[in-house]
Amino acid sequence: MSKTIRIGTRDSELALWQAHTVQGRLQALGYATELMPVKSQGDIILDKPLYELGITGIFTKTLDIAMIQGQIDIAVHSMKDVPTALPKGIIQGAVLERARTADILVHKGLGFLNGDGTIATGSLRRKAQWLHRYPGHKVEDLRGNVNTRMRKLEENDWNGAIFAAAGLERIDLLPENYETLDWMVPAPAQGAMVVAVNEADGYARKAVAQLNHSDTEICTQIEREFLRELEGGCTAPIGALATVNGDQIHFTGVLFSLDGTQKVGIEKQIKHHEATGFGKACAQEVLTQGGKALMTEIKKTLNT
Ligand SMILES: NCc1[nH]cc(CCC(=O)O)c1CC(=O)O
Repeated sequence: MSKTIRIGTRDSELALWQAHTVQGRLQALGYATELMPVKSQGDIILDKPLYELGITGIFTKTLDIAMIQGQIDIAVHSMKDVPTALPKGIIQGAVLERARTADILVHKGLGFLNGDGTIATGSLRRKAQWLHRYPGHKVEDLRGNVNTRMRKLEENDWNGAIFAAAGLERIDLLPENYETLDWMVPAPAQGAMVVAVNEADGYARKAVAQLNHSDTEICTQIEREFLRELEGGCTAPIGALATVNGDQIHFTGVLFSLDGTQKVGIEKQIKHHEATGFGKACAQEVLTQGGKALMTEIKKTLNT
């Protein structure tokens, strides 16, 4: 059987770039495809911080529903926006080879780093890590897709704003005035794209499986396992990064208090073939080393 694979995507410039990339890869393999852009709630509601909306998977939900209703066959997501538990009937069909994982600061001069300053980000993870390093600074909320956030940075008197390097690079929006934040631990799966597939669709599953990049799959699996084990359904300042180095995998995981004053971190190296369950074990170690109390405090604050 052959058919046209319908690719669901959000309609932001970054999402469309990512969907086009998957479309190109499938077409190169000989598959017929069609793009179906959909607006997600995460893109429509811009006046509230994400964590206040109280919905997990706000960027992916609309596409999940479209897939379950049979309007699309596959969906392309930034993997870090995808909840760690996928909806029933939807599976992870492929993880594409990862781009840069780093967070970057787009700035208007770096003099403020040694004094007072204000930066903008909508991410609890970025905010906590920034305040941990620069306790005297202010952090303003910043929402919207990367194009909107870049425009807001220009319109406001903030000293800078934090972005994922991968997002800006993909749509050619990376300016000259940026600094790589190599000390900041990225979001689990940052820089990776995932293709979600209807579990019942054998044709699409087989097509998409050919796009999978094994090392990226393993690393993002570890990072997301770490996240899943720590957070239990709430949004917390959690960073995780696994990298392959020969036959070894290096892992860094962190959990911060919302104000950045407290941190529990872990750094470990294992053999490539020991990756199963590793993310979970790292999370359990963080939980016993003070992470449990931190998570309780975070949940209490975010639910009020
Ligand atoms: N939450 C928004 C989002 N989701 C994925 C990316 C960038 C691409 C990626 O990390 O894969 C971004 C923008 C950003 O964090 O600056």
